[in-house]
Amino acid sequence: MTVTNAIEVSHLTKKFGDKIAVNDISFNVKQGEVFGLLGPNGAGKTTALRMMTTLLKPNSGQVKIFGHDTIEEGRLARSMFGLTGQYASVDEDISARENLMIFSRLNGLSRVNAKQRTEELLTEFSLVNSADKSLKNFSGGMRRRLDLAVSLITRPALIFLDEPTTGLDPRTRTQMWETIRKLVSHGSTIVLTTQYLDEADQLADRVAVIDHGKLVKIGTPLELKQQVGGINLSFSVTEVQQVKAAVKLVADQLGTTAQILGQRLSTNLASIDQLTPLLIALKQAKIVINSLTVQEPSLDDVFMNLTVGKN
Ligand SMILES: Nc1ncnc2c1ncn2[C@@H]1O[C@H](COP(=O)(O)OP(=O)(O)OP(=O)(O)O)[C@@H](O)[C@H]1O
Repeated sequence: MTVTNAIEVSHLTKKFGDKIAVNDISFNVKQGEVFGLLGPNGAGKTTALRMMTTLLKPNSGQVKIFGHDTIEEGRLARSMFGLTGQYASVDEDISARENLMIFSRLNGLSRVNAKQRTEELLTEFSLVNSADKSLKNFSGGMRRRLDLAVSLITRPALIFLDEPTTGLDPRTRTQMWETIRKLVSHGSTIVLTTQYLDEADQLADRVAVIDHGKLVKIGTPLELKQQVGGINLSFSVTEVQQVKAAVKLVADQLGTTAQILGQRLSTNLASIDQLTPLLIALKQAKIVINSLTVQEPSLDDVFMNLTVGKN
């Protein structure tokens, strides 16, 4: 049987005392996809990730990694993924090269292989020039790159990234995104938690929105955005006496009621394909418009829509 799911999570639940941190969540992660876990602070993302990576035992439910149960076959399941947290695995007092050597040896590589893998990873993550500096002198971006490099020593097919760019400046974030994209292009499956909606939008093929321990929505960023509503179209009518005619034309063309603010009309498009016929119709009716904007909903809108008022 071919396993097409890298991860299968079913009815996963974790309680801390009376508090249900993760409440009966189920989803699958396909091989080769980037899967984002998104949610407000305290939603349960880290708890879910810790259960998926065998660091925490669920109260009930099950996680399978490439078909292997994380409880019954914990060792085997663990050998199939790399985990990158907030530099938990990296020792601060020694150099990047020494860190990679130590973790390579801990992962069972021979001295020769450990040395080779260390050099490969230093090159791959642009750390060659700083390889012998102690980590105390490393920037946040360099630490993250090293942390990721450590988790890739054994070339896992599945990588968990816990908030990979939290605290990084915009330039270093963009570099980290590039690194992650490169991993994906080599066929890795990635699960990442993030507080950044634009990060999920940039990287994730599918996103699970978690709120109060529950999975509230799952889908591609585009599907989630489409749920919030269509694309917003807004434009101004140059001649005030043509506003009424423009509203009627919008209603005829799109079947929507435009909102009017002065000479500015605002409405929703079901799809971007509706734009050209509308502009042609306006031109044919000799209605002159200006300052046209078309705006797709952002994941921010999705997030607000799904979680606001519930926290
Ligand atoms: N060890 C623990 N003991 C008691 N409560 C806990 C423990 N770990 C987490 N919680 C609680 O469970 C809930 C979910 O926490 P979790 O850390 O999974 O959220 P999160 O979505 O990762 O949040 P953040 O984005 O802030 O990291 C929170 O209310 C948290 O206080």
